[in-house]
Amino acid sequence: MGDSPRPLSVPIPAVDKADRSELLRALESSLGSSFSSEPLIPNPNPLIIVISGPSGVGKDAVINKLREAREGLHFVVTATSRAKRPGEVDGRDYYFVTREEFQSMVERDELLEYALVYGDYKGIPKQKIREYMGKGYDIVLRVDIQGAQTLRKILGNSAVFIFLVAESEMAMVERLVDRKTETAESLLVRIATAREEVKHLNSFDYVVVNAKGKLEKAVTLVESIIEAEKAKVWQRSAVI
Ligand SMILES: Nc1ncnc2c1ncn2[C@@H]1O[C@H](COP(=O)(O)OP(=O)(O)OP(=O)(O)O)[C@@H](O)[C@H]1O
Repeated sequence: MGDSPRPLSVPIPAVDKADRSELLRALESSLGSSFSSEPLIPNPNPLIIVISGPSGVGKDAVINKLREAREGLHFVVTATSRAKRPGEVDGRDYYFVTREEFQSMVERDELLEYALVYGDYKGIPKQKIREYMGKGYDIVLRVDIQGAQTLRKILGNSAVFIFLVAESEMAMVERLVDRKTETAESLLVRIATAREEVKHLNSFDYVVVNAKGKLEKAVTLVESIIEAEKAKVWQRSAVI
């Protein structure tokens, strides 16, 4: 019953003969309303993407490539009390602050989460996240596993969590050794920690293998995850 067509108010011209706009007008008139050019679905919500993984797995390498590959992303700069490594730039790689400055940020509730990692403080400033989400940017957070666990508690399913792994334990250790940024002691701590950390995989949404020489592949997969998340009917909706 309800499926019967409405009575035609304007005859619909033959599709192969009619001029396009004439045809559209006739269709609109028959349907009783004009066709809207407004988007059929609203813009997807800004996404918070948490990229984590054991030390040396290639988080920075993946994020640096992602920066080149994709627009509309805001990469949150972590504040840290650790010393700058050669080549690192304040405000780009980290905000390098003193322990006292870090403490004041904690007291002023300026950090989304913070932790003591390998003897140094690391924390995520909230202000820029709010600012960029307001402008419609997707937010990329780079955190260690401890940070990801805390963020999961704070953000729940409102953010997407990606776990980056090397193809094998040997590959991960080699990468860390070849980077030449660690002392023998800190290498030992990082490797022992990494062994434990792989066990936390279950609390993540996606896992991406960053295999030796296959950085591009890992980055492409991260981009695909972002695309898929943007196409979800039920969007995640994060509030910072
Ligand atoms: N797919 C890859 N193939 C080969 N080398 C890689 C790959 N990904 C990263 N690397 C190299 O491995 C080393 C460690 O990577 P990176 O510094 O990005 O790790 P990280 O996860 O950010 O480490 P940390 O948590 O200790 O800061 C770097 O020298 C980087 O260039």
